[in-house]
Amino acid sequence: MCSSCNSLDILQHEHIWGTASCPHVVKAPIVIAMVGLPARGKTYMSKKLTRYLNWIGIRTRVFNVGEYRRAATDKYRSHDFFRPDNKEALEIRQKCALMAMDDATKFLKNGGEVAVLDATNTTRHRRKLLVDMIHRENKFKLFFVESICDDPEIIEANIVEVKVCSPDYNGMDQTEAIADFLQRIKHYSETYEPLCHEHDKDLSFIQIFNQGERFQVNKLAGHLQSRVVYYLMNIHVLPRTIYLTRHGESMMNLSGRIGGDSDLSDRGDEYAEALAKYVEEEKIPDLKVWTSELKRTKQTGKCLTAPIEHWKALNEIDAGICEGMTYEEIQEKYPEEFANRDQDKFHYRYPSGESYQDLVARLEPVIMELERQENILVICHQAVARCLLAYFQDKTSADLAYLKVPLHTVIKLTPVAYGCKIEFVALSVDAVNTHRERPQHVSGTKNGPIANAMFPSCTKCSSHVGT
Ligand SMILES: O=P(O)(O)OC[C@H]1O[C@@](CO)(OP(=O)(O)O)[C@@H](O)[C@@H]1O
Repeated sequence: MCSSCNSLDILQHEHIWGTASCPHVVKAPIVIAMVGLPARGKTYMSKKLTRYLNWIGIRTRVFNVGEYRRAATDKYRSHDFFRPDNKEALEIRQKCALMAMDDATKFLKNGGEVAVLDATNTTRHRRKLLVDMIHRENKFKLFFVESICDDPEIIEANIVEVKVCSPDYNGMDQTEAIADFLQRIKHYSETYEPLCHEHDKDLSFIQIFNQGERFQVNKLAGHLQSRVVYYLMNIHVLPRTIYLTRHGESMMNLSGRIGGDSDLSDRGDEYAEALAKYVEEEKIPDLKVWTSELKRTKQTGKCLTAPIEHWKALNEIDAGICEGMTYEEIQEKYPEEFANRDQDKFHYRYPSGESYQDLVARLEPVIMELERQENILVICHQAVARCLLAYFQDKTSADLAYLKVPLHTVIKLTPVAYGCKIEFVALSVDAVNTHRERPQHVSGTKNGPIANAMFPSCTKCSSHVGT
C-alpha cells in the first residue's frame, strides 16, 4: 500500500517512499534556503543533501548565488566588495540573489521538486525577500537550514580545505587568500541576524550548531522536510573511509546464473583470504563489517577479525521468476521481459521480484546508517553495490544500473571537500566477469538527477565549488 495515498496499486507507482512523485499527492515544491556566515559548510550541506534527494528519486538542484556573482562581476576579489556600506556591490549581490531565486522558481515550475538556494541569507531583509517571492508569490514551501559555528578550528579548516581553491582566489597566495576570506566573514558578521524564535516563529527551519553538536528545529511542514531534517541530523564530517566490495566469486557466478544463495567457488574462498590480508595491511581503526544475509557475503567475511553485522537490506536484487537462470535462459524463456529490462533497467521490475528503483528504496536506511558510521567495510552484491556507489558518486538513475563493480575488487571511498575520492583496488585473484553491457540502442542519461552544469569543478578534488 502506498504510504502517501493508501492506494493499493503500489505496483503502478513510479515513486519511491510515496513522497513527492506519488501521483496521488498534490505536489508542493520546496525551496531549501541555506543561512549562515561564509565557511560554515553551507555548500557542503547543499551538495550532499541534493545528492541524497536525487538518489531517493526527488528532482533536486542547487542554485549557488556565488556562481551568479562570479558571472556578474570580478570585483569580489577584494573583501571590500562584501563591506555592508559598499552600495554598488550590495546592488550586484541583491541582483544575483534575485536571479538565483528566479532560476529556482523556473526549475520548480518545470518539474523540479526541491531547489536548494546556496547563499548566506544572513539578514532578515534578504530572508523576507525569499518569503515574499518563494512562498507568497509562488506558493512554494520554504525551509531554512542555518549553520551556526563559532569554533575557530572548524572555520579555519573549512577555509583551508575549500575556500582557498575557490575560483574567487584563483592564482592568489594561500596566506593572502585566507586573510582576505577572514575579512569577508567579518563584513558579513556586522549585519548577521541569525534565525530566532522571536522574529521567525512562523518560519520552518533547522539550526545546526557546530556541525551537528546540537540542533534546533522549528515548525516542520510536511514529510519531505522531516526527511531532510533526519538526514541532516545523521551526517557527520569526521574523516573516515568506506570500503565497498562484492562477495568473492560464487558457484552461481561461475555458471552465469543470477540470484540464489550459493557458496563461494574456490577462487571466491581465495578472495576471502586476500580481503582479510588487505584489511589487515590497511590498519583501519575501529573497523566494522556489514554483510548481507546471503551465504556468499558471509563466507567472504569469514577471515576478518573486525565485528560483523548482517543486513537483510543488503541482500542482492530479487530477480523473481528469473532467480537461478542465466541471461541466455531468460532471453529464451521470457523474451519480452528480457527486452523490457534492456529498455529501462532502472525501473524494470522482475515479475515477483524487484527493480533497481525498489532496491534504492530498500537501501535508504543503509545509506542513513552508513552516514552515521566511521570506518566500515560493506560486503554486498553487484546490484546493491551499484546503488550504493551511485549515491556516493552522484550518478543518474539511468547510469546506476550499468556501473562497473568487478568481482574481487575493493572500492575505497574517502570523503574529500564536497565530494568523494574513489579508488578501485583489484586484489589479484581471478574471477569471472558478471557485467552485462548496456545495449547499444539505450542512452545513458535519461530520468536521472539534473546535473549542476553551471558549477565548475575544483581542480584539486574534482568536486564543484561553492559561494
Ligand atoms: O542487474 P544485473 O546487471 O543483472 O546484475 C545483478 C546480478 O548480479 C549478480 C551476478 O550476476 O549478483 P551476485 O554476484 O551478487 O550474485 C546476480 O545475482 C544479480 O541478479
